[in-house]
Amino acid sequence: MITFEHVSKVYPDGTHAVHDLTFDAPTGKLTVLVGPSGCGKTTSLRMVNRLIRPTSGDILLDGESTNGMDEALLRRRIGYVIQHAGLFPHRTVLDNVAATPRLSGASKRQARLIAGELLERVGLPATFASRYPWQLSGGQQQRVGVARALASDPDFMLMDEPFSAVDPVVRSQLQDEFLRLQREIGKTIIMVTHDIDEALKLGDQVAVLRTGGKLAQLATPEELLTAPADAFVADFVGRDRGYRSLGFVAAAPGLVVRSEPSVPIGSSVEDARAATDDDWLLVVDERAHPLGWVEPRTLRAPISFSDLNLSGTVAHRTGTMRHVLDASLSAPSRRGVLVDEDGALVGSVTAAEVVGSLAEIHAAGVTTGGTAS
Ligand SMILES: Nc1ncnc2c1ncn2[C@@H]1O[C@H](COP(=O)(O)OP(=O)(O)OP(=O)(O)O)[C@@H](O)[C@H]1O
Repeated sequence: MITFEHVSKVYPDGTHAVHDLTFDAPTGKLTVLVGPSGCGKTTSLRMVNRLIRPTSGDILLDGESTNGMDEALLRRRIGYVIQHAGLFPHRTVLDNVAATPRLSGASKRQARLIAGELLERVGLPATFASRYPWQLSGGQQQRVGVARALASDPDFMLMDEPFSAVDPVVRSQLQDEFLRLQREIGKTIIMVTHDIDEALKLGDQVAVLRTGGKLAQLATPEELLTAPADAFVADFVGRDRGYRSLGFVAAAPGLVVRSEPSVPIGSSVEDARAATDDDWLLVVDERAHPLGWVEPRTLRAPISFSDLNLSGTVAHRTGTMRHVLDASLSAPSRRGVLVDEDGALVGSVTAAEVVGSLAEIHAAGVTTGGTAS
């Protein structure tokens, strides 16, 4: 556990960057610090590994004060990942990662073995080991940065905007990969971001800071969405929080799923028209996995991939209400397609049915059970 006890930081020019910050970052959990620019997130993070010294208060690691700890030893216990990865430009990828275990006394051979395993773990093929950082994309560099921070197998990790320097698609992939990795390694992590969506997606708990480094609210993502502490938090979390909170509500067992007519890709015009009276017909592959929608009336030849309307999303039967509602709103038929664990068609629901089932959930006072999306 990382414990902040009444921590404040006033810079020499008189700037009050952090004010009386008190919270716990529990063992094995990811705590996200989020807030507007200049609210003291980075200052708070860097006080943990004492790159910045608190003006007053104390930060404890598993109950032990960091005040007076040997700083080199302290930093070896804490992995540190920063934006743009901060890699050594003149060392290969493998040696960038191996540098950390070398510092802890591992032989060159041992260190490279550890580094090789970690690169694989963060999803980098072995062929990247001999490259230099400038030969990697931003997302790949970030993976190396994570591997390097993990290389001394620290109990604690600090991550400062680790995914913000890459484009949104890569960022989302890195976030997903990191969540998977954290489920395996269970480190005690504090991560800083200015992106509330990232905070809600990744955090086991989220600390919202306001300017001046004051804690506005510390809560689970679901609590932040459903019960923001005040107008500042409500505004920061955003106006569509009602919809986003559905990402934490499991698809209701009471949701009535209707069977959805479908035909396999390659079906004839006649078969397509015979399958439904509706304007839209679902097309599946040979394993009954949904592929897209067609309008039987406009077909002139057997259904091919170029006929498909691909705009609808697909929801897992065991997913969240947000996924189910999104599927129903995004499909051209306005019927949301549900699939089973293998991705095979189960049936469909309309947005009105989803909303009706939400009303029942609220009436029953049940709010939780799903996973963040
Ligand atoms: N060395 C310094 N000397 C004086 N003031 C500083 C120093 N470093 C940071 N500050 C100020 O302290 C406040 C908090 O800065 P900090 O970098 O911790 O904020 P942040 O929340 O991480 O911001 P951002 O999201 O923009 O990175 C800001 O007002 C900043 O200008």
